[in-house]
Parts: sequence; C-alpha cells; structure tokens
Amino acid sequence: MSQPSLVTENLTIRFGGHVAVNAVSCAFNPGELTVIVGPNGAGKTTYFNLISGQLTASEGRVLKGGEDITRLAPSARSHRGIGRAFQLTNLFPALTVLENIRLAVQARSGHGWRFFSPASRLGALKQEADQFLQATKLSDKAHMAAAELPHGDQRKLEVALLMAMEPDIYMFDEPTAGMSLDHTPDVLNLIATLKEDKTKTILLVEHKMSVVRALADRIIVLHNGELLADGPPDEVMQSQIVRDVYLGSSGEDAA
Ligand SMILES: Nc1ncnc2c1ncn2[C@@H]1O[C@H](COP(=O)(O)OP(=O)(O)OP(=O)(O)O)[C@@H](O)[C@H]1O
Repeated sequence: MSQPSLVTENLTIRFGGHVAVNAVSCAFNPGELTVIVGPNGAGKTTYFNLISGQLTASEGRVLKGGEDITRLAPSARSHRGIGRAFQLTNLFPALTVLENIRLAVQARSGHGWRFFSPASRLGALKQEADQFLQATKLSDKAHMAAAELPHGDQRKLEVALLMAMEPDIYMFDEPTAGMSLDHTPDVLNLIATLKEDKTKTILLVEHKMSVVRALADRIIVLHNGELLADGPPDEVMQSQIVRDVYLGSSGEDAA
C-alpha cells in the first residue's frame, strides 16, 4: 500500500472549554474518496479548517506526504497541494469564466512562464484553460462574467479553478448545497471524474445520503468532535452506533 497522502494525528481543537475536534487520527490515501458525515455541530467543518489551515490545532498534527504542516498558513498548505473549494469565495465575479480559469492556471504555474515569449505564454495559458473549461462543460459560457452565471455553473467554475491548481488533495464542503436538481449530476460527475485519476485524495463533507452513496469509497463519522466510525460505506451506514447517533437524529437526506 502506498504512503498516505494526508494524516491527522490526535488532531484536537478547543474553543474555551468546548472541544470541537477531539483527538481525531485518520490517514487518507491517494485514489480514495472519503465522505465525512455527522450530525450538525459534529465538528466536520472544523476538522476541514484544521486540515486546510483556517484553524490551528490545540494539539495533534497534520501531515501532508509525511511533512508536518500543522503550523503552516492556509496559503502554504495550498502550495503544498491541498485544494479546498470555498463556496464561491474564490471567484472573481467581474471577470469572465475564462479569465478566472486563466488566473488560476497562472497562479499555479508561477514563475515558470517567464521562460516563454508573451505570445506563446498566452497561447499555452489558453490551451490549459480550455482543457478545464471542457472538463467542467463551461466552454459555451467562457465569455460570461462569473457573476452572471447561474449558481450551479458558478459551483462548476469553482471546481474548474480548483482543478487548474492541480492539488493532490481535494476538499469539498457540501458541493451541491443550494444547487438545483438539474445541476447536481454535473458536479457529482465532475467529482467522480477526479476519482478516476487514481493519484488524487478527495475529502467531502456531505449531509445528503444520495451523494454519499454515489461517491464514497469510505465514510468517516464524526460525533461531538470524535471519530465515531471509519470504513466502507455499507459497513459504516449499517453499524448500530451510526444509526443511533447519526441517522436516528438527522434522518435520510437531511438538508
Ligand atoms: N470559531 C469557533 N468558536 C467557537 N466555537 C466554534 C467555532 N467554530 C466551531 N465551533 C463549534 O464547534 C462545534 C463544531 O462545529 P462545526 O461547524 O465544525 O460542525 P459541523 O459538523 O460542520 O456542523 P454543520 O453540519 O452544522 O455544518 C460546534 O459546536 C460549533 O459551535
């Protein structure tokens, strides 16, 4: 088995006397999509924030490819390949879809572009951006301002920007929340496509059981900040403890 791409060791954060994430130890592997479920207030988003760096742990460690990144800022973690979708806050609303994607490609390419002439640089940028436009089925909207897109297309654009950064860890927090039913399959297909590239590690916080069933290779359950269960979807969803604390309290397809 290959080395885990991401590990949390005894990861803990306290807010005053409240322990929001409590000694969560978990290893995530390349090519695996893990869905994180749990009742409201279980600590899912806080666990995400500890991994992507919006919050710093009170105790424990986050390791990316074996490197301790526990104290790094979010930007340093993103440079190390941790890509998190932020519910539209990454978009430049006044720029077109294509311009948004080009900027993301440029940001990832960094100084590498200085070796090219301005014309060939633009050509290479456009070619790469086109690839992500096509992957997210946004080619026909390339010249629309991001702000004018329907909500579902904005979420797709957000995935395109994330893909353009080529992270090896993808983090999605309820990627279909607030999305109309006709856009939902597109986004789910997109995430399923990421899975086909067996090198990516994908983490997804999700309430909708239909989404969990469609995508999960593995489910981890948080409850009161603790890791309650971890395993293959069928096994986890059928375990009595999960039924009692999770399905019992929030029901099927909550949200
Ligand atoms: N910055 C903060 N200061 C104080 N308490 C916080 C902070 N962030 C989160 N919490 C608390 O930590 C607990 C876990 O919250 P979190 O948002 O991670 O839960 P969640 O599982 O993502 O819930 P939901 O499904 O409702 O989004 C909650 O009790 C919340 O009030």
